[in-house]
Amino acid sequence: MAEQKNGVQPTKAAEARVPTVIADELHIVYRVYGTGAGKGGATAALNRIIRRKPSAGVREVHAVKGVSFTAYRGESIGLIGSNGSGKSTLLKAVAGLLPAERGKVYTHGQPSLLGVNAALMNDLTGEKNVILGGLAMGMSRDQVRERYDGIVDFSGINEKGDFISLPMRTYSSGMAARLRFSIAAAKDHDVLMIDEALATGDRSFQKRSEARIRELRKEAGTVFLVSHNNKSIRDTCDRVLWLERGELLMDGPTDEVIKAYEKETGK
Ligand SMILES: Nc1ncnc2c1ncn2[C@@H]1O[C@H](COP(=O)(O)OP(=O)(O)OP(=O)(O)O)[C@@H](O)[C@H]1O
Repeated sequence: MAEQKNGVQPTKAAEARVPTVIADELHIVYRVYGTGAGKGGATAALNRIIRRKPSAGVREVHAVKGVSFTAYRGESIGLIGSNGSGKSTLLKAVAGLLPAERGKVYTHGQPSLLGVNAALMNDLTGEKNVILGGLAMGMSRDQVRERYDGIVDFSGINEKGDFISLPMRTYSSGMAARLRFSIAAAKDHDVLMIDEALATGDRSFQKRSEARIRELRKEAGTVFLVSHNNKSIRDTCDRVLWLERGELLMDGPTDEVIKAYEKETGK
């Protein structure tokens, strides 16, 4: 990998490392249907199809615009930017959950996206969700059994009583986010993407999560972390991508990028 776009040249050490995610001029466009009555009859519709124009009732949101970067094994990369700048969209695209309008994403291994909305079953108990979540990530039954106590302890769900045997819908949003993170963090991931998971936990949980992220990096994975908390990013990431209006404004060492971001936003 000789050159990286956006003016960032990889160091010699980076060149020797294994690339895990490559985004090449990636564009992601959402299409929102039903934003106004589509006009005209069949002929008008046929004309739109022939001219490849979206129908009048469809709005397009160009959420990621020509983003390019290469992530390497062992890196922990923070994604920052204002609300709606495209951070979650970029992660979803890397996870293969959104199609690219233009450009490409290449990944080495299976990326796992851990979002605040990660699908756990609200009507099932925490206990059943740990088992199902573990199996869904590809662990064997024995591995899930082996790691079960560790996952529950890490989550801290049972610190104030036997909550793990209650349905997830009885959990606070922070408790649910902690359980999701704990399940995902129990496995070694090739590429683990975490969307704001740390923001919801309390301070002691955040500390545990940060330590686990450091371990995951050592275990040869790549970690992406979306956060509005610059301290979390500083504590866990060595590199930061700064997105604004879907464009990659800066890609570099954490200190440099956060400093520029704070200067720009006054935060
Ligand atoms: N499902 C969707 N359909 C249409 N537009 C969407 C959808 N999801 C996000 N968008 C739009 O895409 C753009 C980027 O959103 P995204 O959620 O990626 O931003 P973000 O940087 O993660 O924001 P935040 O910091 O608020 O979480 C925004 O303009 C948003 O309105």
